[in-house]
Amino acid sequence: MATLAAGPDTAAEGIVARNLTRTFHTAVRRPGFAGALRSLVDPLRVEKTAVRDVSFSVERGRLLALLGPNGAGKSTTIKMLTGILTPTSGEARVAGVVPYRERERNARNIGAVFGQRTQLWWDLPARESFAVLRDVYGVPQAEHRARLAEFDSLLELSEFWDTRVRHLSLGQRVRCDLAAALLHDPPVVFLDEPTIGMDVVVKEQVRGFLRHQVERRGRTVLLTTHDMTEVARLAERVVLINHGRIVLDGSLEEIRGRFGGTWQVHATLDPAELEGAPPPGIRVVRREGPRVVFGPDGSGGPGGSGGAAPPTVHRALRAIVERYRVTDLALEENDLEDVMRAAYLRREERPVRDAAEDGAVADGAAADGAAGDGAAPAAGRSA
Ligand SMILES: Nc1ncnc2c1ncn2[C@@H]1O[C@H](COP(=O)(O)OP(=O)(O)OP(=O)(O)O)[C@@H](O)[C@H]1O
Repeated sequence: MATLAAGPDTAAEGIVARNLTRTFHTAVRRPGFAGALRSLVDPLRVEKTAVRDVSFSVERGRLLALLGPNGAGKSTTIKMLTGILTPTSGEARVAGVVPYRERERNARNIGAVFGQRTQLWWDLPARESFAVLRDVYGVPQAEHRARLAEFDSLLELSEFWDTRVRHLSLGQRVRCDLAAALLHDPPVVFLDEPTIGMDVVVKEQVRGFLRHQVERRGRTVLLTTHDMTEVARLAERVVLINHGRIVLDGSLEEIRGRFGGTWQVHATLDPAELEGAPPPGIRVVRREGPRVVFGPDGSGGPGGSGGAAPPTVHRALRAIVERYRVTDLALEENDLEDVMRAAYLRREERPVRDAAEDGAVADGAAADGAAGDGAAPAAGRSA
C-alpha cells in the first residue's frame, strides 16, 4: 500500500483516505440476571468494526457527500479525518497533514460542524465566541472583520450574533457554528448533518453559503446528510457507505443506475414506426401509435440477471434521440429517496456478523471510544 506521509507538495491536496479501518471494543452484558452479575466481575468484550477498508479522495475545491444509513460508519470516518479518532489501520491525509498525528496543524487546516453539537460558548453571544476564536487562531483583525462581513451577508448573522448562544434557535445557532468553523479560513471543511432540523428557508440559505464557499472560496467540503434534496442540490459526487464499507463512489446518476433508479422516457416518434430495436439496456414498456414509453430493460443492476448496470437516464435519453426521430420527449424518474432506500436495503455488502449481534447485550459505553482517543481538533465547547 502506498504511504500517505505528509510531504512538501501535499498542502494543495483535499482529502485522501486509504484503507481506513476502525474497530471498537465494547463491553457487553450477558443475557439474564446471572449473566449480568457475571459481566460485572468478568466483562465480555466484543469487537465491532465500524469502518472497514474505506478509500476515497476529495479533490481540492470540491464537495463530496458521504451517505449511508444510520450506523453505516459516516461519523466514524469523519472522526478519523478530523483527527478525533486514530484509525485501527489504514491512513488519511487532509490538506497534506495526517490528521491524527499532527492534531494542531490539522486543526488550522480544517473547520468542522457537527449539526447536533456546538463549538460556541453557550453563555456568550456568538460574536464574542468569534472574537475568542480569532485570538486562538491568530487571525488579523482586518481579515477577521472582512470574513465576518462576508458570512453575515450570506447567513444574516448580525440579527442575532449579540444574543447569548443558549437563547438562539437551532437554525440561528448552526449558522453561527458555520461561521465559527470557517473564520480561520480553513481549506477543508467537514460537515456532519449541518442542516438537521432546520426549516426549508434556512436550509436553502445554508446550502447557498456552502456553494459559495466551495465555488468562490475553493474550500474542500465533506458533507454527511440524510437529506436527499440537499444531496441533489449540492453534491456532484457521492460516496455511499453501508455496514462500514464503501458500496459506491460516483455520481447520483450512477447511484440511480445501480440501485434501481427507475426512469421512463415518453417519446413521440416520427414516423410512428419503431425503426430498429431500442438501444442496448433499453426496452419498450408500452406503445400507443406514435407514443412510445421506454424504460431500462432490467438486464443489469439489482434484481436483474447480471451484466452491466442499466443506462443512466441521461445516456438513455441521448441513445433514444440518436436512434429515433423524436418530436416530443418527457421524462419520469422515481424519487431519489426511493433509490437511496433501495441502496441502503441491499444486503449483499453486509459483512460477517459482529459478535455483538450474537446474543450479548451492548453495555452502552465503548471500551475505547472517541472520548479516550484524543481531543476535538478545534477549540470545541459542547453545551
Ligand atoms: N465509540 C464507539 N464504540 C463502539 N461502537 C461504536 C462507537 N462509535 C460508533 N460505534 C458503532 O460503529 C457503527 C458506525 O457508527 P457511526 O456513528 O460511524 O455511524 P453513522 O453512519 O454516522 O450513523 P448515523 O447516520 O446514525 O449518525 C455503529 O454500529 C456504532 O454503534
